[in-house]
Amino acid sequence: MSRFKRIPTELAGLVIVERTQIGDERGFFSRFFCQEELDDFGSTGVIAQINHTMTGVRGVIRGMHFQRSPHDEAKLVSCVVGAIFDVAVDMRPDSPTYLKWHGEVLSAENARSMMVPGGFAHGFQTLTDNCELIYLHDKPYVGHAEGGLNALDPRLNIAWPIDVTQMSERDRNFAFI
Ligand SMILES: Cc1cn([C@H]2C[C@H](O)[C@@H](COP(=O)(O)OP(=O)(O)O[C@H]3O[C@H](C)C(=O)[C@H](O)[C@H]3O)O2)c(=O)[nH]c1=O
Repeated sequence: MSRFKRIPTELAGLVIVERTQIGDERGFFSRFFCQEELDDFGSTGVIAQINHTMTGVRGVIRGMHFQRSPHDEAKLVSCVVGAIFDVAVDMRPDSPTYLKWHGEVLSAENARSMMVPGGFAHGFQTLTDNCELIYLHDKPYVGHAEGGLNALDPRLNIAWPIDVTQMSERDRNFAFI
């Protein structure tokens, strides 16, 4: 029995992964990651780094971040507490969906993750207070290779679902395209 349901999106390579929860009277058991089943996880297929973030307030935007090649990592993004509107922007210059974005609600309740390949910028808006995210990366963090798009750039026209409450100074200062 597959422990994951894969839901393709309109951006080639960007996939939603829904975890199967095996429930009983105590609660549920779910497999969070499986190299065998998610064998196309990024170019390297391995987990190089796992990150955990907490964002306290509803309406916060983090992103849109990416790492430049050759550090352009794939990341499996999961919201394990609360709910977020998760967004990836296609930055592959030859892609027919270049600069197009896909948004998806990820939550502890819907057990959905977003598999973001290299070549995409990623960000999210919190829909609840106290959102916690777990990221699985197939390449390590390389600070000097980091770049960003402005989450409020009219060229991207991302339809953030609620009023923005907070952004880091760095995120606010990313240049428009
Ligand atoms: C990404 C990263 C950051 N850091 C350090 C750098 C800063 O001193 C501190 C906070 O970093 P930042 O403000 O970039 O954190 P976020 O805004 O949550 O960034 C993340 O959020 C967006 C939505 C993402 O998709 C990326 O996973 C990541 O860029 O952690 C590390 O030490 N390791 C890391 O892998």
